[in-house]
Amino acid sequence: MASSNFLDWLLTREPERRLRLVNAGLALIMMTLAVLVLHIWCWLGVVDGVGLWPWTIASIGGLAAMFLASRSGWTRHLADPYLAMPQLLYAIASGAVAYRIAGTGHGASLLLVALVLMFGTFGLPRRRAGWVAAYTVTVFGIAMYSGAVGQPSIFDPRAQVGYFVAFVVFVCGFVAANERIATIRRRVHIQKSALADALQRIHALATRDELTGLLNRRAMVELLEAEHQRAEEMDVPWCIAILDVDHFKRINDRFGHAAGDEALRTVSGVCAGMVRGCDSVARWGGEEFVVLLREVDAQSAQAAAEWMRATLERTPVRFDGTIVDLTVSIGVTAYIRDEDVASTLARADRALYRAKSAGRNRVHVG
Ligand SMILES: Nc1nc2c(ncn2[C@@H]2O[C@H](COP(=O)(O)OP(=O)(O)OP(=O)(O)O)[C@@H](O)[C@H]2O)c(=O)[nH]1
Repeated sequence: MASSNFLDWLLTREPERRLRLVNAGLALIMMTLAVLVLHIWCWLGVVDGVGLWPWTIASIGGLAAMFLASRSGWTRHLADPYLAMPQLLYAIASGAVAYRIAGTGHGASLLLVALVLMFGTFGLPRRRAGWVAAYTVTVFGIAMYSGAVGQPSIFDPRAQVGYFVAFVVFVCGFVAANERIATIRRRVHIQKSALADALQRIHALATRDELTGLLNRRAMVELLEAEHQRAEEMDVPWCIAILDVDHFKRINDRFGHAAGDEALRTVSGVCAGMVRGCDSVARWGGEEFVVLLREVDAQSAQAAAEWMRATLERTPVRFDGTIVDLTVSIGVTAYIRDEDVASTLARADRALYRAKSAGRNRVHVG
């Protein structure tokens, strides 16, 4: 428990920040282990120990300072606030120095730098990975050259040439592998967003009416069921208004089916524009629409329906240079506790039927 509190404090609880700080922490741990190996070698007599302590302090101290700088937030205004690139370059340089001071064990430093490259360049863009590779080859080339010139008995010059060539081949292969991984990641990313788009389209197809863009009947039934559930649990009122275009068949017959479609789009646009953000409008089928009015009583729902009816009466449908007038009849009902959605809908439907029978272009409450 105490250790998890300490880790939360050290690495924070913000997921993105924590991930970056964990990476920086791992780099520091790896460096500490490499330092430990060199000290054991020194103890075993493989390494003569010259420069070992300054290198130890510089290597661990440098990475620790960078960890603290990014953890404290000092670097948050930088383009690379977690100092990933400076840490990588620093660890590689430190590896090159280790190569030079590791005596007869210097070959192991190449393995350690392979580890650093593997972790540090994962996901780097192609150009940057190329620069890191060139930098790595350069600093290790300098270390090999300086070893061959300064201590030829330990750094056999011919072996250093062999090491250098093998190292260049390794780094080139590494960059190529990194590029392969980057390509696969890009492909996965593209497939992931294509899948998300497809899911969004499928969702729209399943819940939207194609002609008007309103919710379809299935989506409205789900909303009504959810509202019913909420009302049962929290005792909040809600109402349904069923709206039907009067003599719609005549509009189709007189002006054509396309004009009828335009009329349906106009009605849906007006209704959707008039309801509150918390209400929902759906095309129920044909020339019928259902409005779910949340948290209102029958009186307020009737007033809203009357306002809609009057607005639609005043709104002409423009189609192909002609103006089509239309009216609507609306049946309104308030949900009664303990009844099911089908019963509420049936009462609204009966109110609509009465509005039609009474001469159309009116609102009835049932
Ligand atoms: N243009 C068009 N017409 C549709 C669509 N869906 C249904 N209709 C037509 O809507 C008409 C509905 O007619 P009816 O049910 O007789 O009702 P009405 O003519 O509106 O008469 P009342 O409802 O009694 O006022 C039919 O002619 C259907 O073909 C559609 O998507 N586009």
